[in-house]
Amino acid sequence: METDLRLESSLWVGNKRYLAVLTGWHFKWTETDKKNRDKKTVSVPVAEVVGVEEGRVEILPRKSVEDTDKDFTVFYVKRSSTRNSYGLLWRLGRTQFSCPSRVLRDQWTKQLKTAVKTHSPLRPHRLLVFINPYGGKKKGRQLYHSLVAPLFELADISSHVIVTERANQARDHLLKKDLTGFDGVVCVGGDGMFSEILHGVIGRTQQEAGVCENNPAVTLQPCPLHIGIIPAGSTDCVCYATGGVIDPVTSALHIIVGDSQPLDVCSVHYGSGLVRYSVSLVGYGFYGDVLSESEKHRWMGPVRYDYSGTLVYLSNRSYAGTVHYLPADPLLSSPRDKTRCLSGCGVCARSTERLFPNSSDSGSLYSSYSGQLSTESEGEWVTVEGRFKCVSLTCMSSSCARSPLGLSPSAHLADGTGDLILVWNTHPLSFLKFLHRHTNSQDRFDFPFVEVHRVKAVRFCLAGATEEGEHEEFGSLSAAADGGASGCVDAGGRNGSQPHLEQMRNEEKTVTPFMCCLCCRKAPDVSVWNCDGEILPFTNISCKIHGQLVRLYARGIEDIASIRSCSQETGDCCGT
Ligand SMILES: Nc1ncnc2c1ncn2[C@@H]1O[C@H](COP(=O)(O)OP(=O)(O)OP(=O)(O)O)[C@@H](O)[C@H]1O
Repeated sequence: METDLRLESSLWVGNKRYLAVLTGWHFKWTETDKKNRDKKTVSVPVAEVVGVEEGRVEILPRKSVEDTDKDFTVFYVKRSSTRNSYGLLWRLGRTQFSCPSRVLRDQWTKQLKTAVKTHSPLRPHRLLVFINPYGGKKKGRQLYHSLVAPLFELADISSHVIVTERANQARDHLLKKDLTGFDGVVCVGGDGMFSEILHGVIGRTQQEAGVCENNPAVTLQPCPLHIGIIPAGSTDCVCYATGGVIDPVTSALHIIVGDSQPLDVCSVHYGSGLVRYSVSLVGYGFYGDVLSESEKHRWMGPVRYDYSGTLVYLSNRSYAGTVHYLPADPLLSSPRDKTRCLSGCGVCARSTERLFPNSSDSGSLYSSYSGQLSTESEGEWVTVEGRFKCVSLTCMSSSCARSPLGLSPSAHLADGTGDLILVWNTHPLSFLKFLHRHTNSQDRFDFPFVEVHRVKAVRFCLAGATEEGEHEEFGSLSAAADGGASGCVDAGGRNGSQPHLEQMRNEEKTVTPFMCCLCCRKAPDVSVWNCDGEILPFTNISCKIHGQLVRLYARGIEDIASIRSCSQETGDCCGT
């Protein structure tokens, strides 16, 4: 869409003269006094302009304004790569322009501001910010106020900040309080804090839509509130896996420009109740044991995961169980197709059309999804029974700084599927090789004892449990497609994100044997489920992937090669 927002004039940057042009999607400036081959053009997409200010302005490390008549300052996104991360860092670029007259200066600032509004309709105006002051290195509050708040102010975003005083405060606020006027929710914290906000946002949306979250067969309503993640935890896996970097300034800039990355969410159920939502890992066996062991050594800090991982590995456990899974369409994609889900991913884009077939512009207006969700045919369940080192389900690559390609490198963020990884019982050294491949780029699935399947749903039960019993417990996914949603949310607005856990826990206690400690040598028969870093109190669970249930202020991992080929040159940078 080309608009008539065109403006062209000579401008000065320092003591050099430039020809500046604003045309539709781009603002460009080219040095005019140079010979043709030396001329450099700086081109900034209007959608990546962060702010336009009159005068000579600086924002970071602190704000300073020189209020001159003929000057204006443009702030925009500037990219740089980093050795430690997979994606690109975003920094605040800044160029100060001087005009021959005040009239022209006012014309430039007005046109640029209008262009930004026209080309970035999803930019937030009002945000609800939750800061966990105890996440990670306990620097969330300081980091928000020094690095993020000045950028929000520059971009004219007003924010209501809540520093949490207890766990689950953010979730409860989102479930119960008035959220009118907020465009999005910002999480300053780690994966645990993100999970709280995820539960709050999903729960609130279902409450308002009258949809029951407990029934695994029900189609959940996509959430209109975007979630932004300012990483301030100890692992920040969700931030890394959705953007390729863990960096507060990068995250803040993605929020400001109104990026919108849909994300699949897995709902985990026990019997007729919702247990939790997950976006990264639902893992039984090794990953469950490591989490359970590490909980006993919290005092060690992050080192507890290495310590517990070593202990659990040495205990060489495996667990019997039956896994049922509903395969996704193999013609669409495969976990072994060696592709990566990058910004603008084609597989995810085609999935949007498949998941929301009646939406004319599914990428823009969430509310237009209402009642237009596709009812795909269920397909045939597959059953696998045996002894496993681990059973893992992930709806994203689950990459993190320690495992840059993650659990499933070709998993997609928003294709409505998850990857089920079955690691059969094997020799400890072979299992060690499998684990080691998560730290490098070798194919972690290229082992005879590893299977990976792209799936839409999974059920797990302990060895010996009957299929009939299970069907009674989980029901059929299709059974409630026509009526499962009705009457499940009571008038008091009970949120399904706090399911009947107590009651279900008591039921489950009768089947979950005592988890032995590692030193007592008797290997336990049953492991626990690790659901995004939380231990689940149930073993026989069912999981369903909900395609594009939430949206993040993110744009996926930018492909460094394709960004370089655009040869974006930028002006001076005032990033941190
Ligand atoms: N004020 C608070 N006091 C205690 N716990 C809190 C508070 N606010 C949030 N929490 C809880 O703290 C838990 C951990 O927080 P968070 O995820 O931010 O940090 P982390 O555990 O260091 O990082 P990561 O999850 O990335 O490893 C979350 O589950 C959240 O519910």
